[in-house]
Amino acid sequence: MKEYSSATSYKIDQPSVVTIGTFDGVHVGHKAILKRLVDSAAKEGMVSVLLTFFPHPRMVLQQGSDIKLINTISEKKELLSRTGLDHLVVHPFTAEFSRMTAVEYVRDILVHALGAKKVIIGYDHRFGRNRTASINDLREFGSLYEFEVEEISAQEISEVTVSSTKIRKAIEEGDITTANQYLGYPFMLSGVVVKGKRIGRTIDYPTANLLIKETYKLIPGNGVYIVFSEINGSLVYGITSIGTNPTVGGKNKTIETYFLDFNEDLYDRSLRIEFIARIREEETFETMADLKDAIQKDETFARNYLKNFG
Ligand SMILES: Cc1cc2nc3c(=O)[nH]c(=O)nc-3n(C[C@H](O)[C@H](O)[C@H](O)COP(=O)(O)O)c2cc1C
Ligand SMILES: Nc1ncnc2c1ncn2[C@@H]1O[C@H](COP(=O)(O)OP(=O)(O)O)[C@@H](O)[C@H]1O
Repeated sequence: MKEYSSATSYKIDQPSVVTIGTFDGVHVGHKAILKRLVDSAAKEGMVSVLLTFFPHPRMVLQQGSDIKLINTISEKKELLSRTGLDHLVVHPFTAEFSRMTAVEYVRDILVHALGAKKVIIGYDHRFGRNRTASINDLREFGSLYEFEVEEISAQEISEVTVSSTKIRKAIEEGDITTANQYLGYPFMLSGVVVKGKRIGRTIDYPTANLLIKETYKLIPGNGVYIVFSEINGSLVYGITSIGTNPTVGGKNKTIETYFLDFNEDLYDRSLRIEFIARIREEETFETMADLKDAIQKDETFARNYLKNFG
């Protein structure tokens, strides 16, 4: 899969099948649509193109919008690269871009820049300034500019929407099992390991504190989870605490992972943790000894879980 940072930097002079959308989560429902795109392109001897926008239109159009997404843009790129898609165009969504009329958008972006000969699109897709144009308008533009429009049914769109809603809700509630089932892969957090309060090591549970720079990334609800990471090419399991660490008087939400059977400096390293299951809620303990006992129990729980399901 090749990536382009705007429609104008896409310079492939070949007829294409194009799909447009956010595809947040790249979940099972999205994959069915992407398979259709890729299969259709292969059948017609064309290239497959996904046109997506970044930042998310709502981040740009609704000032102060607190939209949270299942994937960061780089996670999405990686997930999409596994689908067989030929070209991913991440077009910058700006206030100026949002003011393009429907005809300008279709002519300049879809037809001239991307070479669309076929557009596969949801029955309810809307586009152009103030989202005034519909799939019927797109069909009319199609006869003018010689591309075909293939509609994704209401049922398929509703499956996609239901999945996205369920995944978001499940992640917020810490229900990783449900989220992973709809995603078709383990939910992940990616960031850099930063210094914390250095308390972890004093109770023999050093924790790598993950800083996620993308403030729009959806973070699972507070609690303790079983996770895994790839560190130096090896699979390492861990237990992650997400929360404010009330026992040590913390205020900010942190994401801290103790890796099992591991002892290495991780500061400043890029790290991705992938979620397997939830163990428990975050609690406030009376003493550090009680906290340490609880973490020991979490560790035992995780080791048993991994022995049975790993
Ligand atoms: C598996 C695990 C479970 C944890 N559970 C809780 C908890 O329930 N309540 C809490 O206040 N802190 C909990 N903590 C967080 C500790 O308070 C925190 O890791 C410790 O303060 C170390 O912080 P530091 O990395 O800044 O040194 C947990 C940490 C781990 C690794
Ligand atoms: N098994 C391990 N799991 C997590 N971090 C570890 C482990 N072993 C060593 N470390 C290192 O210890 C650091 C965490 O120690 P800790 O005392 O919790 O300090 P901090 O408060 O700065 O996170 C990690 O960032 C990592 O560099």
